[in-house]
Amino acid sequence: MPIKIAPSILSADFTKLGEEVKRVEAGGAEILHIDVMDGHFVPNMTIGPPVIKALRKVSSMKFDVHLMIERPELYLEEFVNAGADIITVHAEASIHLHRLIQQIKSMGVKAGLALNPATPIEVLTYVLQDLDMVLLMSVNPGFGGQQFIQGVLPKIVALSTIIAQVNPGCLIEVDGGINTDTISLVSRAGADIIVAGAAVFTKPDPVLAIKELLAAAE
Ligand SMILES: O=C(CO)[C@H](O)[C@H](O)COP(=O)(O)O
Repeated sequence: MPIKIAPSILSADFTKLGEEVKRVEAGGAEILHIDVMDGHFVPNMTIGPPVIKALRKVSSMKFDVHLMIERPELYLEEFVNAGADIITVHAEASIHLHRLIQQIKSMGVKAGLALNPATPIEVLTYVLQDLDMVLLMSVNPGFGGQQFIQGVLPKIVALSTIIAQVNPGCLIEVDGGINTDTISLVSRAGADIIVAGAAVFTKPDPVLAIKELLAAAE
């Protein structure tokens, strides 16, 4: 599968969010990355189900909802009802990961598991076969526009080897610090979906920015 860019609305202009989303969709983006932060799991707060529900009315992109929240199990149904297609929870946010992943899948959406930069991939050992996606953070979560952490590259390589053996359908998404310099590193390491926030939405032409990222990835 050719790599895909998932624009992250974290860096979009929130005063005209609907237009920003429609613009990248018209430009060919298929996946929209939506960062949900609760001020507890990460030191920042963003948006929740009502905003996702509003965006669902103006977009048919796949909504890739990244929950950077504590107790995600309490809110899954709300995010599904709001229009999420993929729900990604953090391995560090739950002591009942297996149950949480089954809960997501039972609601008819795809299940992703996110790992912070310092979290080893061994945490995936007994759940990888159940996942549709693993999200490897390449910054410490909480903010857009941070610098890419190079140390995540061997982690992507190692995970792609394991995925090929255990669950070849499972996608690797990489998130944080992606720009035209770092994207080729991540793509060569084995990422399938690459999240880009600042590198898309702070540019004068976000659609052109996505095209430039894709070109740089090759
Ligand atoms: O999850 C995130 C932050 O926690 C964002 O999706 C990520 O940081 C993307 O932003 P940028 O591309 O600007 O680094």
